Amino acid sequence: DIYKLGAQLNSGVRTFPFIGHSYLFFGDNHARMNGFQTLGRDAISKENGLTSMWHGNHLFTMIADAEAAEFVLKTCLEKDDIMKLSTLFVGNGSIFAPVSIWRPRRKILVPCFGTRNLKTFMSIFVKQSAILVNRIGKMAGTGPLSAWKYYTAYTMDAIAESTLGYQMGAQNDTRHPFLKAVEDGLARNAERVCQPWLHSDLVYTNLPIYPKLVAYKDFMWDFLIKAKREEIKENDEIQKANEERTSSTFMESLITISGGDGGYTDVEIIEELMVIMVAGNDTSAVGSSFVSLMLSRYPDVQEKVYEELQEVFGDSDRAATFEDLPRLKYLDAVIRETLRLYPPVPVITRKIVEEVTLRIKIVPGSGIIVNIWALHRNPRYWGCDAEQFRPERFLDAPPTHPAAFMPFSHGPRNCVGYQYAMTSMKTVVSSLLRRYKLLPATAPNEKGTHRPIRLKFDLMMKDDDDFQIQIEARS
Ligand code: HEM
Repeated sequence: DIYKLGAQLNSGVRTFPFIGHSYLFFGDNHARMNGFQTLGRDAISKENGLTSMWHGNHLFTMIADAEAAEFVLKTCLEKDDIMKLSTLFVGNGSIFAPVSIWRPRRKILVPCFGTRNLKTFMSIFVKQSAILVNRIGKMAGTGPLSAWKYYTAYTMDAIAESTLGYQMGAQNDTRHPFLKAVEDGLARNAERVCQPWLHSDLVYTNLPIYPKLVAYKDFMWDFLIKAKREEIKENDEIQKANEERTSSTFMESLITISGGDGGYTDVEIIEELMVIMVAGNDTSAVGSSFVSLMLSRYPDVQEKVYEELQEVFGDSDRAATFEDLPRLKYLDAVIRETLRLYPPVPVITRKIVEEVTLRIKIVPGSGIIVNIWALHRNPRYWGCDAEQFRPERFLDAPPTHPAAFMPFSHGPRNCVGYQYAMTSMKTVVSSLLRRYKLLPATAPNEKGTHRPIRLKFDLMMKDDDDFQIQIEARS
């Protein structure tokens, strides 16, 4: 049945015996993103928006169609077995867990991200944004810099403080070991996921990279356990002093909502904290970095954002509030348009447990890859200017299908941190733009076009050139 499905999907991209399409993922992280793009374009070219991806002998149906993606993401909740490989690095937290574990944990995660908590996190975003603006401002007029380096330290500090109440200080020391463990660990993990010959534990545990990855995981785990102990100590002291707390970290919310002492075990709490720290750090940093790259390349768009900021803040240097953010409608459209063309999570997976029909029968034993990168560029939903950066499209009309725009995925297993991420990105980008102009790292050619962005895939999609921009002070 699997081979029949493979034939029906009728890939336009060459396969080879034994390795299937895996040769597309040979080489570096840039080659891997290229592989997903090649297959994604093939899916777009098909009338049903589907194609095959043979990963060794495992068949995935790749989807670049919103209707098919919506159906699958609402009916198939189990992640493909390939994602289990990541548990070595991030443990058994909800993001990759089987449905039986994920469902009750999701019920506890959702209220942790409620508006009340978000509002209290706003003060963290504002404080950390001011540090970023101050740091990056020192580089004004000095030539190209990596926006990524600044944003990843900002998001790490913001997520550490909102998750644990811990002042990580990554913005003062960008080589913080936790940041290195997340970055390097994710990249090594992506190498394994993309190369089927590394899937076997027997092979992988004998490679020199294995102890390194385990060391990263152990370091992160120990760090979180230590943070938890400190927190509990702090809580005891607070109880003793009979003081009332004004804000709640993710850790406190997880402990309280799961039922206090009788709720989550230590291991369960650490697993969920690990998921929040890993899922919430790089993703938002990638989002803000792509937004900055786009603004540096589209000065007209940047001016419009600046005008909107002037309308809301005038010349005052007061900090942004939670209530200001809904007024930044054009900035919202710019972020959405950036996440459309450059979704930080470009592909997601599901496992077919029971047969589903997407015009053709998708059989158990196969997997699904929703190619968000391709779906977001499918002209059927985005028109013939799908490849163009045009934020106005989000102001003119809503997307033509509820699942045509899904950087945060879709359905019951979508991103629980969606509002947290949007709030954090809007705060930091608006804080920077109020003071500084973003310029491209290199001038465009005589036709006004910039060199194409080289993408890479390390489970997230990033700019291979480290998001280079320049900064200029606004007078
Ligand atoms: C631009 C920023 C972000 C993007 C593009 C993003 C994207 C995603 C995507 C695509 C998924 C779903 C994967 C799937 O369907 O298989 C996901 C899940 C998740 N995200 Fe995000 N995310 C972002 C920010 C955040 C932040 C800031 C947090 C936490 C503070 C977070 C926490 C999570 C969690 C916990 C899940 C797992 C949800 C579940 O399985 O029920 N994300 N994210």
